[in-house]
Amino acid sequence: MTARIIDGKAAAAALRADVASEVAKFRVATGRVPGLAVVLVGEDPASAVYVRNKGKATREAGMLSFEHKLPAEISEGKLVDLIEELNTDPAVDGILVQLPLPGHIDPDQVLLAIDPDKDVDGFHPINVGRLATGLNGFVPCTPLGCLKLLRAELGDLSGKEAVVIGRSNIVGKPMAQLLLGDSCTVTIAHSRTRDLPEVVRRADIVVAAVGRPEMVKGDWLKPGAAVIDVGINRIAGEGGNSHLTGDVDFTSASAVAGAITPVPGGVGPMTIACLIRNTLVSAARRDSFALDPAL
Ligand SMILES: NC(=O)C1=CN([C@@H]2O[C@H](COP(=O)(O)OP(=O)(O)OC[C@H]3O[C@@H](n4cnc5c(N)ncnc54)[C@H](OP(=O)(O)O)[C@@H]3O)[C@@H](O)[C@H]2O)C=CC1
Ligand SMILES: Nc1nc(=O)c2c([nH]1)NC[C@@H]1CN(c3ccc(C(=O)N[C@@H](CCC(=O)O)C(=O)O)cc3)C=[N+]21
Repeated sequence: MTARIIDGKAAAAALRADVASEVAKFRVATGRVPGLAVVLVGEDPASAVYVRNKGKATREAGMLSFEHKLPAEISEGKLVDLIEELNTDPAVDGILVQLPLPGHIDPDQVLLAIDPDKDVDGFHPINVGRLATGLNGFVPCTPLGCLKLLRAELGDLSGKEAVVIGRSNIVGKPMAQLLLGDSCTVTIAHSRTRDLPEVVRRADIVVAAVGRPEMVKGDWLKPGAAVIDVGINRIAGEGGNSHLTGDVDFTSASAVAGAITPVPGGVGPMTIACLIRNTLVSAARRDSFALDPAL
């Protein structure tokens, strides 16, 4: 079998176009423009690239992007002060603090400072709780993007065996909650899981969010499984070149899977599309504007 390639870039472009057309309607109806504030602390080059891409996508959707670049030495208190300003700024509908933060800053304290109703990353404990209890809140962008790709590929997910590899707060755990919400039977695997290949082999849906290049092999998969590769691993090559690879060994996996996301061009672009989607959702809630429920 040769797997269907799930084109995350195309799915992201379609979602971004849908967001842009709803933003245009929102602007006419409310007379205002949705805004996203992105906060970047320090000079990490990968983070700087992501922040630039997020700003570009925000503007292309017809929304305002407010970028706050802060020196790596900034104190936790000063960062929290900025967040509190953004919380009360009426032009700001969404706030994202790019992770990771420098070691002297406690990310939990920073995330707690964000107004949960502007928390478009869905990392605040209030939104984690809303997701876990089935209330309306913000869902983290990466797992939301994965869910949208899976629904588009498979239709109804009800009853499917899903294995999520990774239990981080930003990918693995919310991914498992979303799959449970769609009535999958969900297993969460992690570094202490015994015989991971055997656990993965029973899955109709595999989501790999580990951070280990090409760890998941084709012979771990049930033939026909849908494989979502969240991993973004930058591999240094010769002469200063580098390339990206996922957490799945694409060559062996695509010979067994039914469908698979590539890296790059899979989950990454959907993460950014879901971020601007969440920003529009926030603006719509704040102004009681009725959005297309399919978004
Ligand atoms: N495409 C996108 O938009 C995004 C991509 N990413 C990428 O996704 C990957 C995961 O990110 P993130 O969740 O933040 O990473 P974390 O490092 O926070 O979590 C990794 C998880 O993988 C588990 N793990 C590590 N080694 C193994 C192993 N050998 N077998 C089984 N499980 C293992 C860890 O287990 P334990 O808990 O036991 O330590 C942990 O739960 C990274 O490559 C990251 O770059 C992340 C965010 C967005
Ligand atoms: N508060 C916060 N929210 C995040 O959502 C967040 C974060 N911090 N910190 C870092 C991770 C990582 N992340 C990615 C977003 C887009 C791509 C992406 O677009 N990737 C392209 C390739 C880009 C490239 O070439 O580097 C692709 O996979 O095709 C990847 C990774 C969001 N994150």
